Amino acid sequence: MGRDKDDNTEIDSVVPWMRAPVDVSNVENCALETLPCLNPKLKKALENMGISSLFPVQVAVWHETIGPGGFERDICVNSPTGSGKTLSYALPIVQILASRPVRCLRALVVLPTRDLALQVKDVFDAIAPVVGLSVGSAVGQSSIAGEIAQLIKTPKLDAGICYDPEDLSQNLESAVDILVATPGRLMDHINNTKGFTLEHLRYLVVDETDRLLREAYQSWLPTVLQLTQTSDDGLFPSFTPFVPSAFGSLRTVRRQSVERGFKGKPYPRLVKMVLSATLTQDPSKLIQLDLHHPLFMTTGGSRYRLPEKLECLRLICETGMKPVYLVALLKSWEGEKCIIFTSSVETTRRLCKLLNFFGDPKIKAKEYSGGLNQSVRSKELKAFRKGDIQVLVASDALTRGMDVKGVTNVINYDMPPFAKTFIHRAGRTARAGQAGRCFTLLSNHEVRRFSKLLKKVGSDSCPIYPIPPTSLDSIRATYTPALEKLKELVESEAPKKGRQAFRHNSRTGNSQTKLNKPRSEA
Ligand SMILES: Nc1ncnc2c1ncn2[C@@H]1O[C@H](COP(=O)(O)OP(=O)(O)OP(=O)(O)O)[C@@H](O)[C@H]1O
Repeated sequence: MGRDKDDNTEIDSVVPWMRAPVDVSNVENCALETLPCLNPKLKKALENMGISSLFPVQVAVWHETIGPGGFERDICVNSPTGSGKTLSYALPIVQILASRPVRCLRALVVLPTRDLALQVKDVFDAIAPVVGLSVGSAVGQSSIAGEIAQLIKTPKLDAGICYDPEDLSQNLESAVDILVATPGRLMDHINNTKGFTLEHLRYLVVDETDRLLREAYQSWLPTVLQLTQTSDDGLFPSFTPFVPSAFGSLRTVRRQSVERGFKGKPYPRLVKMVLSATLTQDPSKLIQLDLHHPLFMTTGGSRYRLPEKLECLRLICETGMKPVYLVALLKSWEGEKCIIFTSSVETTRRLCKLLNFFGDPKIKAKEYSGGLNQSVRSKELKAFRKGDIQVLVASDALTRGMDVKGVTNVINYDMPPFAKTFIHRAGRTARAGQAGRCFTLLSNHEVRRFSKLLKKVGSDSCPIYPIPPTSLDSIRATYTPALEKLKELVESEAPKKGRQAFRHNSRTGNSQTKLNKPRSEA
C-alpha cells in the first residue's frame, strides 16, 4: 500500500502563510440577532432551516468576508468534519451577490462527487432564492440537454421570423447566479455549451480541496483559472488563447467587477475559498490554486482535529471472525443509523450480502460504492437519509463530506489506510456538535499500526470496546450458514479466478477482507 505524501503531521513544513493562522477555536458561536450586517431575508431563511446561531468557522469566515476583512484575501479553511464549512461560504457569497441583482454566473462551487455537489446545492437552495438568486447544478444528474436548459436562458423568438443561429448564440444568457458542479460536467459545459461563460465569475469555491487537487479531473482547475484571469495591471482581461473548443477558442472577457484588492487597491479579481477537514499543506499542490494573499483559518494547533463529541473505540477481533463482531455490535443498537466502511468496492458488496444472509430482521443492510451506478447509489443514500435503511455498508466513496442526520455510529470494518481517511470516515458522525462513536475492528497484527494512525489524528484515547463472549457465541452459529450462502453466490457469479481467490481466503479466514486491493475513495 502506498503512502499518502500529504499524510504527515509535520507542521513546520508548511508554506509561510500557513504559519500564522486565524485560530477558529478562539471564536464563539454567534446568535443570528447579533451577527453584523446579516440580510433579514437570509436570517429568516436560516431560521427556517432550524439555525439560530452561526458556528465558529462560519462566524470567522463572515468577519473576513462581509465584515472588516471584506473579501480582500482568498480564504483557506481547515476545520473539522461537521463544523459547518458549507454554510461558512454559502452565506457570505449569497449575501454579497444579493446586493447586485444581475443574472449572470458569478459564483462557482466545485466538489468531487455528484452526491456531495447535490448536498451543497440543497444548502444554497435553502438561502439563495429568498434574495432573488438562482442556483444551478452541473453534476450529470440529468442529460446534458436538460442541464443546459436549466443553466442557459434562450431568448424568446417571435413566431414566423428566421434567426441566424450565430446571432442567437450571442444573446444566450446564464439562467443561474450560482453553479454547483463536479469537475467533469463543468468541463463539458466549458467546452461545449453555447452561452456558458465564466467571464462574470467573482467567487470560486474549491470544497474538499485536497481531494480535488489529488487528481487532474480533465484539468478543470487550470482551465477555470485561465478563463477567469485578468491582466497584471488589473484593467484588462487577459486574452490568452486557450484550448480550442467546439465554439472557437475559450477566451475570457471578465467583466470589471471591481473589488478591493489586498491593502485596499481596487482591481478585479476572482476571490477563492478553499476548504477541507484535512487541507493539504503540500506547497506543490497549493500553488495550483494561485491564491491571492491567502488567509489560513484552522482549529487549534494540530494538523488534524476530530469533532469534540466523537468517541473512538476499538475491537480486537479473532482471526477470521470480524463479521461476528460486527453483527454483535449491530445487534446491540437496534435502529440506530450506522455506516460501515470497508477498504474496497468488492468487500463492500460481499460484506453487505453477508450481513443480509445472517437473516436478522433488525439488520437490513444496503451498499454504497463506486461499483454501483450513480442512480442506484443516490437512491440508497436517499433511503438512508429518510431512515428506510439503518445500516449502510460503504466504500470510501462515502467518506468525504456526506451529511446524513442521525448517524450515531461509524464502523471501520477495515482499518483506514491513512489518517485522512480515518478523519473523514469518523466525521460522518458527531456532526454539528452532536455526539457520535467511531468503532474500528482490528486484528492483532493491526494494533500497532492503528496506534500510530491515532497519534496522527490527535486522538489520545481509543479504549477497547468489550463485547460479551456469550453474545459472540450465539452469532457464531449463524455465521457458518451465512458464509456458505455468500460462497455459493460468489461461485455462481465469479469467473474462475475470483473463485480461486475466494476459496483461498475462506481457508485463511479472511473471506471478507482480502479479496481485493484497497482502493482509496472508490
Ligand atoms: N449554524 C448551524 N447551526 C446548526 N446546524 C448547522 C449550522 N451550520 C451547519 N449546520 C449543520 O451541520 C451539519 C454539518 O455541516 P457541513 O456539512 O457544512 O459540515 P462540514 O464542515 O462541511 O463537514 P465535512 O468536513 O464532513 O464536509 C449539517 O447538517 C448542517 O445542516
